[in-house]
Amino acid sequence: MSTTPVKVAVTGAAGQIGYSLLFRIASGALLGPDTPVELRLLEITPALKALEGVVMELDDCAFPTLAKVEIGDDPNVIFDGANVALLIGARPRTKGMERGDLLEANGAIFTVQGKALNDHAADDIRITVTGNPANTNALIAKSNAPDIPAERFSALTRLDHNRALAQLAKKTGTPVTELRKLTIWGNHSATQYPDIFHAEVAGKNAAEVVNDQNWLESDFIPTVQKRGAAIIEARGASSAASAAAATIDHTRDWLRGSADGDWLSMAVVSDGSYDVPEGLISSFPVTTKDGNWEIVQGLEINEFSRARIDASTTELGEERDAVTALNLLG
Ligand SMILES: NC(=O)c1ccc[n+]([C@@H]2O[C@H](COP(=O)([O-])OP(=O)(O)OC[C@H]3O[C@@H](n4cnc5c(N)ncnc54)[C@H](O)[C@@H]3O)[C@@H](O)[C@H]2O)c1
Ligand SMILES: O=C(O)C[C@H](O)C(=O)O
Repeated sequence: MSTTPVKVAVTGAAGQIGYSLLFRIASGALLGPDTPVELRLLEITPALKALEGVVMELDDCAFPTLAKVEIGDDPNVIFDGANVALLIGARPRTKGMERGDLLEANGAIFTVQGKALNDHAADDIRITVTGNPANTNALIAKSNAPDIPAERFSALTRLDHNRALAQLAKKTGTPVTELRKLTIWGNHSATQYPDIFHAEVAGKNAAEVVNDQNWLESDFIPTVQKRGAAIIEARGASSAASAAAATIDHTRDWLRGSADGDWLSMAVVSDGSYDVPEGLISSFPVTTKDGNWEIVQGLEINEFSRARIDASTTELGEERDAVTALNLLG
């Protein structure tokens, strides 16, 4: 085992997602079994007592990879020296809300945290935003952290990607291990576009294998787009264990690399690829290696896909305008 622990900061650590996430990170699911981890956990002051209880449980697991745990309510302290930051702490939506309704309530959190990351995180920091509305919160954090390279900020669309894989596996009667090259485009919202036109099912083109436009339009796409709301409706609370699993998948694959012959969906800063306006944090097909990502280039986008990508990136532009008006961009 190497000796220097990797410092992983987690915000909203006493929340629902935190309760699933921390134990998996501590057990090596993020960085592997040979890398010690120091957890640096941020909460608001009233939640610190509950967080102490979670830390007692972490202690009681005696995880060999857990080197140290620090908790606190000051991002300037908790982000000090952080190599990885998982920004989860934010209010979840409740029944009847869209994620964009949280912009005003949650946006301000990400100005403060962006500045604190800028001033205190380690030079190799990688940031994953899970708290909603995730894409625009990542944009806010990025714009308040001018010294951190823009490509170090990302937002989570891996949960949508995993949901789409599960739906495609069910439809085609194929294990998820046989599925490749699925893409979530755009915003982590009801406008996101899960794209199977380049995906493969056991090496064959997924759209051709499915060969069912009605299922694609009336079942697959809306099911993935509205899955978060369906879970809130059924559970009375937003997804937590699956969101924690996706946060780990996203960040692990970013740090440790995507599989050969496949790609991932990550919301990252647009360089104008696929006509997504430059500067928006939008979901793309990406490959990753050693903590860097690259947008997959050269995919042919048909008319059906074009309209849906445009609808979602238009929404992202509107969210950017809204947070600009709220003075949240640095
Ligand atoms: N991107 C995704 O795929 C995805 C999936 C599921 C949930 N989410 C979002 O993740 C967020 C967290 O969900 P949850 O179910 O864990 O919610 P939760 O309410 O159970 O926990 C959120 C925690 O964040 C803390 N918090 C609030 N403000 C904070 C701040 N300024 N600094 C640090 N901590 C702060 C709260 O005290 C609370 O403990 C929500 O915004 C939810 O919508 C995103
Ligand atoms: O839908 C939500 O509000 C929670 C989360 O973003 C999800 O997709 O499950």
